[in-house]
Amino acid sequence: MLRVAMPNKGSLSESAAHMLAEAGYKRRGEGKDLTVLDQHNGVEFFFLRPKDIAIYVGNGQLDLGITGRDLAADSKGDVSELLALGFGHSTFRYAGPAGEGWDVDKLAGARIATSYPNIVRDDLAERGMEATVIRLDGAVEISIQLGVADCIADVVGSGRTLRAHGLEAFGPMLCDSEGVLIGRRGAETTTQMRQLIARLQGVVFAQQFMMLDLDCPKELLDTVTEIVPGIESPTVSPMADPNWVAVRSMVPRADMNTIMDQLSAAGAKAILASDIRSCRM
Ligand SMILES: Nc1ncnc2c1ncn2[C@@H]1O[C@H](COP(=O)(O)OP(=O)(O)OP(=O)(O)O)[C@@H](O)[C@H]1O
Ligand SMILES: O=P(O)(O)OC[C@H]1O[C@H](OP(=O)(O)OP(=O)(O)O)[C@H](O)[C@@H]1O
Ligand SMILES: [Mg+2]
Repeated sequence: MLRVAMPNKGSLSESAAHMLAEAGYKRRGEGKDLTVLDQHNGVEFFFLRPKDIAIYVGNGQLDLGITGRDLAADSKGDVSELLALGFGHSTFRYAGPAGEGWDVDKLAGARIATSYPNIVRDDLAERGMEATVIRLDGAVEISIQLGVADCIADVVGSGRTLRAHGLEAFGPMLCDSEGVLIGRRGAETTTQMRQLIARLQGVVFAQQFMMLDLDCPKELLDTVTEIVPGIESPTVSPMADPNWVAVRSMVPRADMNTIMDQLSAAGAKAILASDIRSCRM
């Protein structure tokens, strides 16, 4: 039985649960169950605090886990990243009261509040600087006005929380994070693990691409193929009208509208975009 750790709450939990369900695994019920047995797929899921997941996986009690790249780094768990999952994007930044000319090279001696002390300590060590790292569990942005810290290092999503507290980020990001699937560093990848990774990869891939269908006059086919080259090459099918063909191709979701504009301008008709639920490439 494969043992997999899932975030039980927080920013990553809903997306992680959704992704596993899309990949065909059993969902946790409405309650607060800490384990779910998916007999059909031979997997037992453990719902744990996202912060703890890399510890369990790094110690080998659990085979795989979904957590944040920043949380895994801060935990110092002995894990490696098997797959980036494309949700829960955030950056991890230093921030201080706006307009005070903050500079990462002048952090020596500062009091820095954070929920991710190891990421901060590692960064300071790399810069050869000594500062006081104050570990807080959350609501870090308020610590400056309460006099506990001079500046902070925290997760930045939209940036709304920083702005609301009169803070500005400074210096390069310490971590560019998203939800990730992790395994124990150096562990053998079993057939069961490979299957779960492939299924998740299929969902990640499906979320990043869309399927595009269109009709075009035969003489436009070269132009259309250049616009939608697909992964291998587009599927071209005959239509009842011998002068026309139907084309089917996968395109990156982020470029969808630009591509549709280009196809339309080139003379393609009946351009349809649809979601892909899952795939194996
Ligand atoms: N806007 C965001 N705020 C906080 N974490 C975010 C955000 N966007 C993505 N994340 C990611 O979610 C993970 C943090 O999740 P975690 O559950 O520990 O904290 P949380 O979402 O702040 O929940 P809580 O602190 O209420 O338990 C990190 O990997 C972080 O990068
Ligand atoms: O850039 P934003 O989109 O505003 O998001 C970032 C904020 O969200 C998180 O806090 P959360 O709400 O989880 O509270 P916490 O600090 O208690 O963890 C994080 O710690 C930041 O404070
Ligand atoms: Mg939080």
